[in-house]
Amino acid sequence: MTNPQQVAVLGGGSFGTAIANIAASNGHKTYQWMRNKERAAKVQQARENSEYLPGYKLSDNLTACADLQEAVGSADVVFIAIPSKSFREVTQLLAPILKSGTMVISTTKGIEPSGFTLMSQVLEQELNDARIGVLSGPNFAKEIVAHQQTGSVIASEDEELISCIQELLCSSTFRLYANSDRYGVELGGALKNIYAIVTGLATALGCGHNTIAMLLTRSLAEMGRFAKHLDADPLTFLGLAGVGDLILTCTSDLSRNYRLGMAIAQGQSLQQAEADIGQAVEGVNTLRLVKQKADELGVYMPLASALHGILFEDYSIGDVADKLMGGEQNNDVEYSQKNL
Ligand SMILES: NC(=O)c1ccc[n+]([C@@H]2O[C@H](COP(=O)([O-])OP(=O)(O)OC[C@H]3O[C@@H](n4cnc5c(N)ncnc54)[C@H](O)[C@@H]3O)[C@@H](O)[C@H]2O)c1
Ligand SMILES: O=P(O)(O)OC[C@H](O)CO
Repeated sequence: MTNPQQVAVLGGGSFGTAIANIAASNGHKTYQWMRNKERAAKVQQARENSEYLPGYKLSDNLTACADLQEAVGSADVVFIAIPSKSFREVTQLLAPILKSGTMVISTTKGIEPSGFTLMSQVLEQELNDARIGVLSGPNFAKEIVAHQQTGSVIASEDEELISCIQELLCSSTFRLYANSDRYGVELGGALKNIYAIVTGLATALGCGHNTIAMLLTRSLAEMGRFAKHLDADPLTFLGLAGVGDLILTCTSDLSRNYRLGMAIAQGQSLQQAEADIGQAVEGVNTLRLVKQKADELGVYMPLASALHGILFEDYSIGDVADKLMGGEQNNDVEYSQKNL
């Protein structure tokens, strides 16, 4: 199938809107499903998602609706842009109405606590007959709808699915790169959120460019080391869905994870910072799970441990920074195949 007749996007927030609008602008009949009926009607009527992406007109081919059957019943391709904490619940609603052989693509960058499960693994567990992929990369929703040139990654073992999604979404401002390492692409997208919080925090404290460059590079090393312990391929992190997304979210206050780090440095509580941002901040939960997993597997992750200390163990930021810079050097080796 190279030319899908109907596309569905689940999620009425920032990224759901951005992806639905690309598919619709490319001429595909696209349904964007959101759980709130009034909000769906408002988006449909105003041709704008004024709560999440105000000021951007949406394509006429996009239908916003709150009826899952209407959105998904005839869809050939379904994208899911629902925060990880509700991802399984929505997938379970989807399961009984999905056509056999439908392509289902997760765009969610998070991890489920039970079993350290990534979202495409949730899809595997819940959907019997779907073809599964992951879309991930340095992709702020706001810049996508503003038609800034953007690159992303479509990852799947299914080559036909990759070609279909490339054709479906590619435009003069959106380009999709193929990757067969679905797990690595998905893991990179989840892990980078931890380090966006770290650099947001460091930037708000006044750290200079030297410090940010060190943090970014050591974050990548830490991500690679963690991947290797999970038998994933750390080389995948050298692509758009790894280092690309790490650079993006660690250097811009368009990132909600980065903004959360800034708010913590400015003295806000975690709860207050999350409430003020008011949208998905996946890095907080990911940090909890990654710290637990790293401890279990004995993976050296000083930056993730330091952030965990600040957010969940009442450590002072100053003490943590001193400890990071003044600690024993015997674990501090540069990134290489041998040293990961
Ligand atoms: N915003 C971006 O730039 C961006 C880019 C790439 C990937 N992502 C990822 O996409 C995922 C979604 O992010 P977002 O930015 O769209 O978040 P968001 O907070 O902007 O929107 C989330 C949407 O999901 C809906 N939702 C939450 N629980 C639901 C449930 N149980 N049933 C139905 N709908 C529910 C919310 O009502 C909201 O409309 C996250 O994992 C994020 O990391 C976001
Ligand atoms: O706003 P954030 O921090 O969730 O980042 C959004 C995307 O993941 C950027 O690629």
